[in-house]
Amino acid sequence: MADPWESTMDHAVAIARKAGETSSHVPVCFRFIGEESVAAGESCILSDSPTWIIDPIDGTTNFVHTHLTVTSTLDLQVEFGVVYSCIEDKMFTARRGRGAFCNGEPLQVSQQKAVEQAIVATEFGSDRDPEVVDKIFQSLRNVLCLPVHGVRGAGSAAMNMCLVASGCVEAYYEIGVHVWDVAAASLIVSEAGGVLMDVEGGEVDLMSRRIIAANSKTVAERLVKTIVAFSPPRDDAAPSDRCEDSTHLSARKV
Ligand SMILES: O=P(O)(O)OC(CO)CO
Ligand SMILES: [Mg+2]
Ligand SMILES: [Mg+2]
Repeated sequence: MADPWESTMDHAVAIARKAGETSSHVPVCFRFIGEESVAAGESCILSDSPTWIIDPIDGTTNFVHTHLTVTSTLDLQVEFGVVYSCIEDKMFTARRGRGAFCNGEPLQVSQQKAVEQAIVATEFGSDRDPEVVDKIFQSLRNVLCLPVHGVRGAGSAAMNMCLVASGCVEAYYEIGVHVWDVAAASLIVSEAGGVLMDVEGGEVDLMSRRIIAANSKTVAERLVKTIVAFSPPRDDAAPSDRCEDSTHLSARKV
C-alpha cells in the first residue's frame, strides 16, 4: 500500500509552492492553526496561504478518563484530511476529489435516508451555561422524538464524523465544536459521499462552531428542522470576544 503521508506531503508542498509562487529552491511556507496555539493567543484566521489545521487530541475528556475514543486530526485547508484513531489503529484519510479511506480501504456513507432508521451522533459539549445546556437538551429531545433509531456519541467530533463517513451512523450534529475538531473530518465525510450543512441550513462555515455531517441532504435537512440553533462566539473572533467553555480548563487541554 502506498504511504498516504508521503503522497500527502508531496502534494502539500506542491500546493504551498503554487500559492507562494516559489521555485523549488525556496523553502515553502505553511501557516498553522492548532487548538493549543490558539489557546495560547495565536490568531485563528484562514487566509489564502496553505494552512495546516491541527488538533493533537480530539476527545480530551475521553483521554483524561481513559475512555475509548481518542483521535488526532490534521487538515491542510480542504485539500487533505487525516484523522487517526490511535486506540483502534485506524487511519482515516481523504484528498479532495480522490475519495476517503480507512487504512487504505474506501469509505462510503450509509444509503439509509429514512430518518426513523437512522443513528444520529451528537455530543453535550463543554459549555455548562444552563441556557446553552437547555438548548442542547431541547435539540436532543426533538431528534429522539423524530423519532430516530438511536442517538450515540463517541466523545470526539472527528470520530463521530468518521463514523458518518464509514456508514456506521447516518448523521452527526453539534454546536460548540471548533475548526480543528471538524476540518479534517469534513473532507473525509464529503469524499465518502456525505453532505455538510449548517444547523440552520445552507453551507457549513467551519469557523462558526456549528455543523451537521450527514449521509444525505434528506437526513441533513430533517435535522435542520429539528435542531434548536444558537451561535457560540466564532473561532475567528477577536481573542477578547472568545469565551472559554466552562469545562475547558487549560491544565486538561492537550
Ligand atoms: O477534545 P477536544 O479537542 O477539546 O475536542 C472536543 C470538542 O471541542 C471533542 O471533539
Ligand atoms: Mg484537542
Ligand atoms: Mg478537538
